[in-house]
Amino acid sequence: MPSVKYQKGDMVMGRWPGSSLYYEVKVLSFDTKSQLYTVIYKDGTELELKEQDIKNPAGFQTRTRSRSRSRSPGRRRSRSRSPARTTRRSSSRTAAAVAAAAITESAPTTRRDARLKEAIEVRLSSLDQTKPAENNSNNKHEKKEENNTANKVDEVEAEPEKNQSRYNLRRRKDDGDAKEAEAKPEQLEEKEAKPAAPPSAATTPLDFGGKIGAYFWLLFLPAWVLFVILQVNLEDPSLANFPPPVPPLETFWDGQALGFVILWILFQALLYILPVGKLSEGMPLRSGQRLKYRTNGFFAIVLSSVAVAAAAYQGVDLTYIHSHFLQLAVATFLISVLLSVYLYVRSRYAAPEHLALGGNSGNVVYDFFKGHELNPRIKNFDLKFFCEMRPGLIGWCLINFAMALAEMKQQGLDAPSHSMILVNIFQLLYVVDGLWNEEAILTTMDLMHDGFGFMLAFGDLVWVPFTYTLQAYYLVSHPNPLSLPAVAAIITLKLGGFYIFRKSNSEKNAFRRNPADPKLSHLKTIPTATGKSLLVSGWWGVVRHPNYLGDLIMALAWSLPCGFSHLLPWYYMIYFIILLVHRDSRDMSECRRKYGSAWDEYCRTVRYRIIPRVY
Ligand SMILES: NC(=O)c1ccc[n+]([C@@H]2O[C@H](COP(=O)([O-])OP(=O)(O)OC[C@H]3O[C@@H](n4cnc5c(N)ncnc54)[C@H](OP(=O)(O)O)[C@@H]3O)[C@@H](O)[C@H]2O)c1
Ligand SMILES: CC(C)CCC[C@@H](C)[C@H]1CC[C@H]2C3=C(CC[C@]12C)[C@@]1(C)CC[C@H](O)C(C)(C)[C@@H]1CC3
Repeated sequence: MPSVKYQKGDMVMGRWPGSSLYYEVKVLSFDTKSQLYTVIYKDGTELELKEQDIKNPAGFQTRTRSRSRSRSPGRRRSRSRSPARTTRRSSSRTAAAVAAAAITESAPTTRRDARLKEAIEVRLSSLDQTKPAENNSNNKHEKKEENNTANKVDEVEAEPEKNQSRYNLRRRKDDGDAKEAEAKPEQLEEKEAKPAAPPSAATTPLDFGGKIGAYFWLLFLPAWVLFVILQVNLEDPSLANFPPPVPPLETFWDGQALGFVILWILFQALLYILPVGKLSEGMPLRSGQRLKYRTNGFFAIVLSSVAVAAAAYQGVDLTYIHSHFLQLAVATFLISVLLSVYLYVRSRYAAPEHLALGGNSGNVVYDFFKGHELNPRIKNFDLKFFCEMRPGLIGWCLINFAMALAEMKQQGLDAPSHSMILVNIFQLLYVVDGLWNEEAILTTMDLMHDGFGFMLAFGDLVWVPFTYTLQAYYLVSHPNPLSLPAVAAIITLKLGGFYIFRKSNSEKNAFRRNPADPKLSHLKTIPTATGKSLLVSGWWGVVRHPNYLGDLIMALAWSLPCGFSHLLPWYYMIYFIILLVHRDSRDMSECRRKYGSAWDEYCRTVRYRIIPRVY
């Protein structure tokens, strides 16, 4: 490895992923393509680290001052567990377990600390990943009872990180322009101030085609929405009509449409802040904090339906939504851009513990697109959660309903067509289910890992309501009569997809919230070095993303009612395959980074990603 900073065999200090702790590791290799070093910890755990997570040992020192201060009896048991002082006993532990042990070395001062320590001690005896042979076959994976021990850690899972940050002398580089953490003893720490990485240094590989990709997506996504909206109105919406006839500029803008969009968002915001419904806890953040979310989405859609029905009853013509679709989309786009600018600016001033790991490339366009702040909030009002679950999602159903009315008006029908009814009911079921199980969104990638920037703001506010409604929009002027057997077959397909989608999402959500849930005790799991386990049987043992499989089957059932005359109503299906394949690969790399060899073990056991025996 001639041109790389660290050479094979070098003993260096490697940061434990997701924490501020550094341990002595040996460099095994360097992959020029991924720019990652494979390192091995003293306990035998191999991980891939970025150069910025590796430091020269000369910059560290061990402080031992507080050791003598400990009064905890438990502490005496864990004294020799720091990886810096790895003993033969500890050499059979995972690095995470060792990391956890390092944390237990400081005397627990609060009840929570004591609870944490207790959990960690349990984990120390339960996790051992250095014996891969034990994990080689499915039936050798830990059964639930064993997993429960690790799971106890899950309940306080982020708390080790909270503690870690307390013991960290100097802020993490990816913590951006953070204030210095309180100096605490008992941890390896950097000796002297080193030139810190610029606050903008990227901490995760750039996604979406990197900086150039961000420019592309910023232009392409709005252009695509415009394209499909202009296409769907044509009698023959086919790619042969590219570019579609562009209407005069003034038709894009309608002040009244903007007013309606603002009213809709404010109405949804009002419903969101009403003190009705459950206050759910989000997953632990890196800081150990758990945010609270008002999960009253079902209540919001019920009240919205009542309000829409009342408006229709009062003579409000909802087909306005169909006739002003373009103007409504443009107005919403404007709002999403303004929101994204606000999000970008505030992310520059956000406290480091509030930032996502990505979205800090230093390139304004990329960071604007990707988003950097994890959970931007105005007081308790969570902007990301609100945008993802309310105006766009409920707006999607409102638009579909308006399209059904427009179809009746345009086709002179007394009732919507079968195809329109299917599309409306299927998608309503999807949204209502999402809102009913709103808490489950808190364990998804977007909420847990992604920063809130243009991609999600635009996706939630514009992309979802103005492109997910294309099937209904298409049916307004492109009727597609369905036979009863076809209706029955499509309904069966939808229910099948829905079953897989719901069961798998609920299974993972229940497991992540309470790994000791007795209802899940039959499931096999793989422990990981972070203390979290991975489900390896049940739905998550069939494929690695069973929820995507169910979602894709449902997407098929949404397009089928539109027939095969045009590609446009199949747009969602095609887009969705691309989106989910990309999300799957993003998630794979993220999980590999987090879980290391345990993730590889999971992938070896569950070989297919989304479709059994196919992909
Ligand atoms: N309609 C749409 O436009 C649309 C778009 C995207 C997604 N979706 C749907 O939204 C839902 C959420 O999707 P998502 O992309 O956020 O992904 P997800 O599958 O809900 O979440 C992935 C996370 O689950 C955890 N995980 C992975 N494998 C596991 C295992 N074996 N055991 C336990 N935990 C495991 C990992 O996080 P931790 O280990 O850190 O917990 C992983 O990062 C899905 O149903 C998807 O179909 C819909
Ligand atoms: C191309 C970009 C503009 C991509 C934008 C992606 C977003 C539109 C999606 C990312 C995660 C998605 C998601 C839902 C809607 C679409 C996204 C926000 C979701 C809220 C739909 C209802 C489901 O029941 C759900 C709650 C599981 C789901 C969560 C993820």
